[in-house]
Amino acid sequence: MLAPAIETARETRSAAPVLEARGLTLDYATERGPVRAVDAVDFTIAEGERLVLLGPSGCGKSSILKAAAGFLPPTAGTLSLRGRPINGPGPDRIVVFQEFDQLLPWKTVLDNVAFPLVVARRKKKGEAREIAADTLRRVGLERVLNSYPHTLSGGMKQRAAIARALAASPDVLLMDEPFAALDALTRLQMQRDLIDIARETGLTLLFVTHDIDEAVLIGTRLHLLSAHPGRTITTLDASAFDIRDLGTAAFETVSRKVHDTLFGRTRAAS
Ligand SMILES: Nc1ncnc2c1ncn2[C@@H]1O[C@H](COP(=O)(O)OP(=O)(O)OP(=O)(O)O)[C@@H](O)[C@H]1O
Repeated sequence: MLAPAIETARETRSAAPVLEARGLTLDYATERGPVRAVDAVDFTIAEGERLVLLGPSGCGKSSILKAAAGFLPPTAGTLSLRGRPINGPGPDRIVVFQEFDQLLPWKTVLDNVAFPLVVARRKKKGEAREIAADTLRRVGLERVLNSYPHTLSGGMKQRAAIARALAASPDVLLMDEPFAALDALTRLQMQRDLIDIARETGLTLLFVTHDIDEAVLIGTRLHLLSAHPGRTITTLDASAFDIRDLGTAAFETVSRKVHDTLFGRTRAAS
């Protein structure tokens, strides 16, 4: 049984779903035949929710994100955005990865953020640059608008990548371990900032991590997956936990119980 604190649901399901997976099954074609990455997974993300996919290495978290981005079609089941099946990439979904090289090296930070607004959102250059500058200010990068990516720290590059995604106002932001390559202090700061920005803007987020503490911090809900091939174990409400709860007894209890749920199942499945 999980602690009551994480089971007590702040019901957000009344809002229309932004992203919905029903019986989502994902395979990769390999020389030896299909490899099943994810098996009949169900989840729903409502407007303004932050759903974290959490599970052991190889359980298919990144594959679900790839499918949501439109790069991996379902073998069975459906994955839909605002009720329409996803059948390719689109500007309504933006992905932020863990790699620091997501920015175009020949463009300034400002132009990196403005460029997709011109190309994908058909904004005029001046307006795109205004939106870009505003968003970069929001993530604390006002001092490096005219710098080139190679002059930034890893954390600043991730902030710029997040700003680029936010500026495009996607229906859902897709993040694949975006802070995994950062040092612990920068990571904590970025987690704090992401939560603040999400609250301010009502961001809808699908976030992948294998870090339990990060999942409890970032997620309003956690979707726990079994070991390969990933199947839904359970979905937990984590909206009661905040960055201020980090290190408290309640937080530790929940983290431990999430760990036991994941690894108990992993051992049972193998
Ligand atoms: N291009 C591919 N071709 C064949 N199999 C793949 C491919 N990409 C991933 N897989 C397999 O699909 C399964 C799920 O991989 P995925 O990367 O989605 O897992 P993950 O949960 O994100 O793992 P991690 O936490 O280690 O990043 C794994 O067994 C993996 O080996």
